[in-house]
Amino acid sequence: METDLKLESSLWVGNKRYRAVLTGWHFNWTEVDKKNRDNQTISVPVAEVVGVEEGRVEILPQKSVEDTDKDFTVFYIKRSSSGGSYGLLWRLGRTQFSCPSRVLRDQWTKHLRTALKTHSPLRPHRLLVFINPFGGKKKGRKIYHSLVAPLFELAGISSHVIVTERANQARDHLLKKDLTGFDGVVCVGGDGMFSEILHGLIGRTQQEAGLCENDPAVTLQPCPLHIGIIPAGSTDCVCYATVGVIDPVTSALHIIVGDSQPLDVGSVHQASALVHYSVSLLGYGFYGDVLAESEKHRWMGPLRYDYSGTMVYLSNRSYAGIVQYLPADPVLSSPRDRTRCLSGTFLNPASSLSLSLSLSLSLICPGEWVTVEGRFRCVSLTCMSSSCPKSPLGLSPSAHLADGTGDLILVWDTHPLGFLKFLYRHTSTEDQFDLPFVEVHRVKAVRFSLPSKRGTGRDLTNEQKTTTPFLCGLCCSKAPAVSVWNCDGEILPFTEILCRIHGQLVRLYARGIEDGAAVHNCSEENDQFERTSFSNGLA
Ligand SMILES: Nc1ncnc2c1ncn2[C@@H]1O[C@H](COP(=O)(O)OP(=O)(O)OP(=O)(O)O)[C@@H](O)[C@H]1O
Ligand SMILES: CCCCCCCCCCCCC/C=C/[C@@H](O)[C@H](CO)NC(C)=O
Ligand SMILES: [Ca+2]
Repeated sequence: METDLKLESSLWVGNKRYRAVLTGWHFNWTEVDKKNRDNQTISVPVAEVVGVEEGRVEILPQKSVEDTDKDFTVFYIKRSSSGGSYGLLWRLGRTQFSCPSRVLRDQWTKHLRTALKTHSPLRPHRLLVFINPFGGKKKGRKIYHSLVAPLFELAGISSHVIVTERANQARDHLLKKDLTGFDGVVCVGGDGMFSEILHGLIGRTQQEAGLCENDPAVTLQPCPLHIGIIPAGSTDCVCYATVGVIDPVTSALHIIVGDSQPLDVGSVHQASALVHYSVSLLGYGFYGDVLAESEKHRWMGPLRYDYSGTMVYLSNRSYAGIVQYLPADPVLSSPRDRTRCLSGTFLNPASSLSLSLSLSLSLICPGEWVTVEGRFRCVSLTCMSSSCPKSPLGLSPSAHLADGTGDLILVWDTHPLGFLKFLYRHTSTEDQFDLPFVEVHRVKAVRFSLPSKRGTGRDLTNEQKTTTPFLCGLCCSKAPAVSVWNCDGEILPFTEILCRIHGQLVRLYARGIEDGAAVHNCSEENDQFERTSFSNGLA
């Protein structure tokens, strides 16, 4: 029986008979068996079907095809909990169906493929892939070719793959080369590689729109191409904060189904020039020092961040500075409202028009900006939560990926143990902002400058104002007067900067962190089906 995209018939999985129904949005199959009194149905949203193949097909670990003319195989997304992480792991589910006739088999494959096209319009057909062969544990090529490429092939995605030979090759390619025909750009690497893609795509889009990136008051054009991240770096913070797990297969599947997650981006300026874009961390003081220190110990690999974090903590530094910020509308949201930016929860981005206006107005009427001055352990700005395995809730747990604002975290100078408490709270669910020396503000723009004379402090004694190391012998060199800015893992060559947040400037192939509880049933159904399949020796 068949109407439009609807199709219904009996199908066999092994020696069990199922009633299968394609309704357009869902593909369901229910065992026709007296024992299945609860009528348990396996339901796969059409949008989560990865591919449909004739015959009895297997993809992983190797492709094998048994070309029988009454069978077809459906590949789809299966969720499982990820253990330590907040998000869910996605895996490739597979079911091999048998039909009573070849005609019916062809009807099923045709209908399923048509439903896929109709209900997943954002699926990419052609991707430009950049692999950094030196990122992280240097496994980028292997990760792509063994785990990702077979999935892209199954989903009918053609990819043009470039293994980079130098830093900034991907950025330069995106700025200059022909990108016609590509739906998206995928980077296989870490946050540094993502940043290259970000700069290339934003720059290219503004060039083509005739917009000047240097002017912080200009409303930038959102990028038309999506970005996919296959995590293969030492730090994969952007992937973690937008997908919820660091897992190449999960990320590849998000790309295949054409997920679309807008992302806020900060543009960092010095005088009248663009210096860098930032999504995860623009940090002065502690995070800048950790990055600068870690660069000296690259040979340690990812461990260099732990080592440098300890050394910088022990050096007990704070820095004088003037921070000015343009607050976001407090009625819309607050960084302490204890909400979490989960998949499917959208906040409207702050209006770009009103932001441009306030930036321009601020030149003549600086009243809207709030100014604070003193000594800081760190000044951090993040456009999103910046959750990562070390800090599963992130630098700012209630920050939103695409609301057009950033969270400014000011940690005033304090005792070493107080600062340790602040750092430690990043690793737990305890509120890191509930400390007397910490402030957090939801903002649209931030300015940082150095005070004309050093030594300003806020409620600190003269003794506290000194920045000598509290553990002698480890780090007794004289503390520097200024720190550096860590901008998404790059050291900026300027201290006095302005950062403006641009709402939803780029889109990732991601959907934000899925609420495990909300999709639990689907997972259970799949598990139940897996058990059925195993008992038939099929899976
Ligand atoms: N072929 C290459 N040779 C050297 N550097 C490269 C190459 N391709 C990309 N890069 C640069 O390597 C830097 C780090 O890459 P990536 O983020 O993938 O790995 P990572 O190990 O997480 O990095 P990090 O060392 O910053 O933690 C990026 O900034 C990128 O510009
Ligand atoms: C006593 C325990 C201390 C633990 C402190 C944990 C704090 C973790 C906070 C991590 C925030 C990460 C923000 C993201 C930064 C990235 O942009 C950047 C580039 O990858 N990474 C780094 C390390 O600079
Ligand atoms: Ca944001």
